[in-house]
Amino acid sequence: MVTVNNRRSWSSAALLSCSIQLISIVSTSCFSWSPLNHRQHTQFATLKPSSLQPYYSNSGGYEWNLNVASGDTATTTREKLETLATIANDALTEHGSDIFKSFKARVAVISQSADEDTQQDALRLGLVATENIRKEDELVASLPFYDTDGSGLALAPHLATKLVYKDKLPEGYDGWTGDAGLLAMLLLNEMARLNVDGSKGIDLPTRKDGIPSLMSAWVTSLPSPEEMSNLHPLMWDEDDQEVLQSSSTKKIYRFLDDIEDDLSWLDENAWSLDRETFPETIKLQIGDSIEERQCFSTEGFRYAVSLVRSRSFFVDGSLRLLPYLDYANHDDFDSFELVGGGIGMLWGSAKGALLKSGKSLREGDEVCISYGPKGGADYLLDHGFVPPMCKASSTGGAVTSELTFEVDDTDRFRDDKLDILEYETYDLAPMEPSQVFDVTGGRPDPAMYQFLRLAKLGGKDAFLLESIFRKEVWGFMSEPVSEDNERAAVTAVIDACENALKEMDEIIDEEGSALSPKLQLCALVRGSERQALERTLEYVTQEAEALDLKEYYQERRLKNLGLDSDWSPEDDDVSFGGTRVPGGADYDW
Ligand SMILES: C[S@@+](CC[C@H](N)C(=O)[O-])C[C@H]1O[C@@H](n2cnc3c(N)ncnc32)[C@H](O)[C@@H]1O
Repeated sequence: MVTVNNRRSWSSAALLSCSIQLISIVSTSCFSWSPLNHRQHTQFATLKPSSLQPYYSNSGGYEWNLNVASGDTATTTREKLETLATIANDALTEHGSDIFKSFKARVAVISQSADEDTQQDALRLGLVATENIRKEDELVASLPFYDTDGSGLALAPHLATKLVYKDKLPEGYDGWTGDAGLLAMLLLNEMARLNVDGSKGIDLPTRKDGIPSLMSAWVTSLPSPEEMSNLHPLMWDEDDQEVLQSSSTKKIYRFLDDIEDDLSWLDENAWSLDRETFPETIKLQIGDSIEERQCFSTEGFRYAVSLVRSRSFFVDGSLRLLPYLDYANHDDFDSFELVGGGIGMLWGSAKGALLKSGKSLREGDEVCISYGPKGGADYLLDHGFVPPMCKASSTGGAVTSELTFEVDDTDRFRDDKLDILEYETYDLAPMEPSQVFDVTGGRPDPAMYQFLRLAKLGGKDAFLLESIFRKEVWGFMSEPVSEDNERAAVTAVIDACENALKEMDEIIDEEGSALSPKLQLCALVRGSERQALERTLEYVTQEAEALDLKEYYQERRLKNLGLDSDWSPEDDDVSFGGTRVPGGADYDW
């Protein structure tokens, strides 16, 4: 059991050592372009997901018990996943050559033995090689984007605003959930297009033969809302989300608020006005059963955003859903991120996403990718798990925590400071008055101090805010300004670390009780962030004790002007027009 003492007390401002073990490959079908291999697995179970319940397996691990009615036979998660893998592989075998230039893998059920921290046995879909991959960096699969008309499988946000919802959303629509929200809308439309009973959403993008079948199999194979309620924090119940809220400086409530704000706007201004385009619920055929799902509704949107966060990738300058490549699971070691590149097609070359192996593989080995270098909270909030590399360890894992600082609302120089921030970044994204920085336990990010020195500038240093310095002041902030200002900046970091640690300390893990897998994930994030915060605190506290050793603005300026040494009459030969002529110094400060 876990107790949280502070209910929703967050403010809007607060915002590699072991490997994945014993992956055993369980699934079956072998994908190749040869029609001889087509449809080896057509035994579909009848699924009744409402009976999905978590249970602790005999091995002490945690599995999802999906009671599936196939006749009277109860089947398990494994059987359901095998059915879904079959649906995906059948579509790949039949239509894969219509879209993929190469796909040396098939979808399979991957079994990961109990994780040492979460004690979680896991079964999930993944990719396995269908041939030997001989060298690191070899291309395993590629998917063209077809960005202009969206006629391929890949989904990108611009297809929502410029094509599918061009006449349904106002020009320049810019939701709080950003690109993830737009991809979620596209995903819901793909689900609606498969509705077997009622409105089918918008019949766009138009796709070539074969591709709709691939899309349909992929959508069908996605984890159901019930499964996502265990796989993704945005779908967890409120009590677990509250623990996560206090376990990280990255605030899950901010994401939930963004979703809430977007969906209430979308509901009021689009969905509820046009249910023909935006069906509230749909019926999906999965195997030989029909499942009713929420679609353009509160639950439907949250589900779609969680799927997008869990399986979208930033490739070639855009967040994208990349069906089939996205079956690849994450591995910390010997794996590459998906990248953009040219794909040789019959008529020339197309832009697309490339999945390359990070090591040589034998046929049947799992093909993993890297989901990128990010902290534990990011992994959990994006993908619903915390990889080994993000766990706290005595040897120092890749621990990260976030600290947020802002230019105070009551600061009498606030307008000048915002003007400086805007001036400095006018050709980039506007620099906000509130800024978030990662701390990893070592020397803090110089950009954090630069921002804090400006945010804390005041008193006798306020002359630097005069308009004469406007072009230079941001550069001045990259180095210590004055001892007072530096103390204010360092104290802000100390306070932020102490407050974040205090909030985490309010979570009491009752001794001796086994934590549920979700709470264990929260504890992992807490452990890793604590380590990053404690190490940062230690570093910055030492820094605070040695502020007198730093060189400050006035001193640097005098040095630049050659006025830093004690003056003596011998230094200046005034009789021969020496250097110290009254009024001759370049006093531009
Ligand atoms: C891009 S999808 C990969 C395909 C997915 N396993 C499926 O069943 O469709 C990402 C999701 O797979 C799971 N996943 C991938 N790699 C994992 C890992 N190393 N440990 C735990 N879960 C992982 C997480 O649920 C994650 O959100």
